[in-house]
Amino acid sequence: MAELYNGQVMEKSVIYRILDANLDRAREGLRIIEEWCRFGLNNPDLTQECKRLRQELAQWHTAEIRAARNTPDDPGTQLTHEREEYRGTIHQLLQANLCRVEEALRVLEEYGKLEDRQMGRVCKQMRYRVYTLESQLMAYSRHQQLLEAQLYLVTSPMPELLEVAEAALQGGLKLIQYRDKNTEDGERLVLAQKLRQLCDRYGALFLINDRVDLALAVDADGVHLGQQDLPIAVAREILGPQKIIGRSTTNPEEMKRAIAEGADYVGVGPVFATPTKPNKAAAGHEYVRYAAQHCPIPWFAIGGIDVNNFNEVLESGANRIAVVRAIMEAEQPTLVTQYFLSQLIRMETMKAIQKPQAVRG
Ligand SMILES: Cc1ncc(COP(=O)(O)OP(=O)(O)O)c(N)n1
Ligand SMILES: Cc1nc(C(=O)O)sc1CCOP(=O)(O)O
Ligand SMILES: [Mg+2]
Repeated sequence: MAELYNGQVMEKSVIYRILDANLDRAREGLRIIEEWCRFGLNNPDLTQECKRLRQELAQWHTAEIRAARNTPDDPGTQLTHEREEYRGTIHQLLQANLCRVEEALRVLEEYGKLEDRQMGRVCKQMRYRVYTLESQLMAYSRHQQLLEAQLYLVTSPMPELLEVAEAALQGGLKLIQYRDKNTEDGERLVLAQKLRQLCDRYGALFLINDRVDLALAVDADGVHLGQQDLPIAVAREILGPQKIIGRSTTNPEEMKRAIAEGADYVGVGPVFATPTKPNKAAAGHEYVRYAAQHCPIPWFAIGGIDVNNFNEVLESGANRIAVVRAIMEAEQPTLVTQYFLSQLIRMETMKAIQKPQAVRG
């Protein structure tokens, strides 16, 4: 075919083929992201932004550019990467497609400029809009996941840490905090990285106790901070708006302050005295009942909760719990996790059934 063209026409047809392929690539990627924003997250703003970007790209996909398509001669259609054939989680699927859209827009910007400077400018702007979309989408997904998580495993240091965490993940756990006070930093970093990977594999959120630096180093989903740890504002400044910040609270004043300071969730406890936190007096069921009545953000009852007393905690109004020993020291962590989750779901269903329905006028 090449000899049919003089140099200039040949070059134009190549550029048009590149533009055609990347306009398709960017729009397809956006469509995949849009479907999740629409059906997975029910988020009209994010859905609308994906749709707007797709439509704006469509305006650049002229008949002339489409006419340059030559799929049978395109060697790229046969190329695939193993990772394209496997997406473990929605998070991975979204990341891969955001990356695909951003790359395609960069190509459109560079090659588009050769044809029309305005196309280069527009595609550059769009690429920045996709970066914004990415941060908003990831932050929103993370917070949705937090809202959905009812069981929170706070780990304790032990040689089988990773095995126990994985067993709990196999039972359906979706939220883990790495809590380790005495191990050396180098080892902590390695363990935190391994837990991060494990959580990614099971589509679970991963938070770090106390240490904002470690959370950043392993790209954790956030941190948990107690009353003696860094102020929330400082952690927020370091981690940015997308990450989750949790705060321990023992009474209504601490809860109100944590909310005013921008905590994404609070720990409510200790419900019972516990050897895991020996110097903290029990706040008891009264504080759990207070949280059930007044806490507007996700909250996790914590402290001394196990399979024997767990129903009492639910009866006081908790619908999320955090545990250390009940899972870390369980003989069968998968089964205990499944038991907690099934009871939490059952309780939620009962509450939904019992909730008085709005009276129709
Ligand atoms: C979910 C959750 N709630 C409370 C705590 C306790 O945090 P803190 O008071 O800072 O005590 P330490 O865990 O650091 O000893 C928690 N870690 N997680
Ligand atoms: C880490 C922690 N924080 C608490 C709080 O009330 O802030 S209670 C607690 C320990 C919870 O461990 P277990 O489930 O083994 O009792
Ligand atoms: Mg702490």
